[in-house]
Amino acid sequence: MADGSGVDIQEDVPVSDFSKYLLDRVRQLEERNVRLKEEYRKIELEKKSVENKKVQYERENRKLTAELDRLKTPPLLVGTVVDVMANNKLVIKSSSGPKFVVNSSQFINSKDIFPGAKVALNQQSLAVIEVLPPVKDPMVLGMEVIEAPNIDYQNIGGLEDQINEIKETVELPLLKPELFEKVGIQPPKGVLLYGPPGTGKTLLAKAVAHSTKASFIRIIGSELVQKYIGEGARMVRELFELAKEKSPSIIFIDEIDSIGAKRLDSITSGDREVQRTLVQLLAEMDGFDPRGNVRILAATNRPDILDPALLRPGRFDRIIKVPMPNAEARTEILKIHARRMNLADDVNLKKIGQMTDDTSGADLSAIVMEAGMFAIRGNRDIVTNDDFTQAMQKVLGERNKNLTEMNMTVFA
Ligand SMILES: Nc1ncnc2c1ncn2[C@@H]1O[C@H](COP(=O)(O)OP(=O)(O)OP(=O)(O)O)[C@@H](O)[C@H]1O
Repeated sequence: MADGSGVDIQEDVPVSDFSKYLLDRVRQLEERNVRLKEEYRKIELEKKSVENKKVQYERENRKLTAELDRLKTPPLLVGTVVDVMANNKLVIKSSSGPKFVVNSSQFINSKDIFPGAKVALNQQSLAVIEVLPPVKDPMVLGMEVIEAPNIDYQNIGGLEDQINEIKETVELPLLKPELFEKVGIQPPKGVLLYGPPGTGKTLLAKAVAHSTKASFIRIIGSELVQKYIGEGARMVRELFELAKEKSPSIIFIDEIDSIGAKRLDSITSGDREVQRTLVQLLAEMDGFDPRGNVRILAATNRPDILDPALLRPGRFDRIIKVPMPNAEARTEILKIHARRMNLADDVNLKKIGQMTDDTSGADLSAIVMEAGMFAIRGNRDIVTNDDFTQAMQKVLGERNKNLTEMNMTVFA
């Protein structure tokens, strides 16, 4: 007879065998219990997996429905915010030209709306539906971005004092911010490098980016206002955003005098554009945390024409002079650029360094390169003193037209 558990009950068994029978029966029931538990566990697992799938399909369904709705909506117009007014009202410049006062959706975060922001507008009401992401392609923005450039301090001739100052003002706050915290001082916000063209200002900025493993982001002041007319302020904003995204990073604003010259009263539209760009730069610097991991460097050949607002504390408050190299530095620069060259015995870089008064690092580097070219033209892999003499004449031109005579004296 069956008892519903799947186990047969044996009747008419002798009493002596009864306990054995009961033990067997208990064992059978225990085994069955284990099997049922295992089945229960499997079914529970299956249930969970089905529930997960259900959630997944529901999510997919929501996504597809939203995508369908999005595709069904009419296209939006692109505009630029010109001014932000009260009560969610904005002045917008549409891409076709005219300006409009429009409403903005209450779901848009007011922080995302500022003059210059690109927005999508409803075709009929021109209400702002969404804020478009900023264009962050550095190429589009005309920025040079190098992740940890491969220039180190060893590539810089002379400039020991400048390197030390850069280490203290730019490198230390990036590598050991806690030092400033402990002492209770703010690191300088911005560092301005000034000096004649080709003296190594960009090299210094690249070298500090290298030593801190930071991204190097370079933007050229004159391009900001000439190449991207009307976009200067937006570019400055996006430069700082990009720097935050790529942090640790070094922002290097070359030719800052193009946007940071003293503000004059003459107001042409070009001046206004430059002023807007400068105002944006000042605003970015003011809102910038000097203890963060973005450092700002700028360079100019004309510190005398800079707007004093730029040099106020909390802006470019550390100024480093990068002078023309002296004879010793010139020799070092020549050695750096000629270190992979096969030099003939008659080449004396120290003497070349001494005779190239008033010559920048860039010109010295060009002299070395030209000397190499003269050797190549002469079908040689050894660079001679004569190659250097010709290279100096070529690079330094008229200024040193009597170099050959001097050379005869110096190398005699
Ligand atoms: N001190 C230096 N040591 C080694 N090379 C140098 C030095 N100064 C300049 N050079 C050489 O000159 C080139 C140009 O230098 P760099 O771009 O740093 O000058 P800069 O001061 O930024 O010039 P600019 O004001 O024109 O932007 C460098 O790539 C390097 O080859």
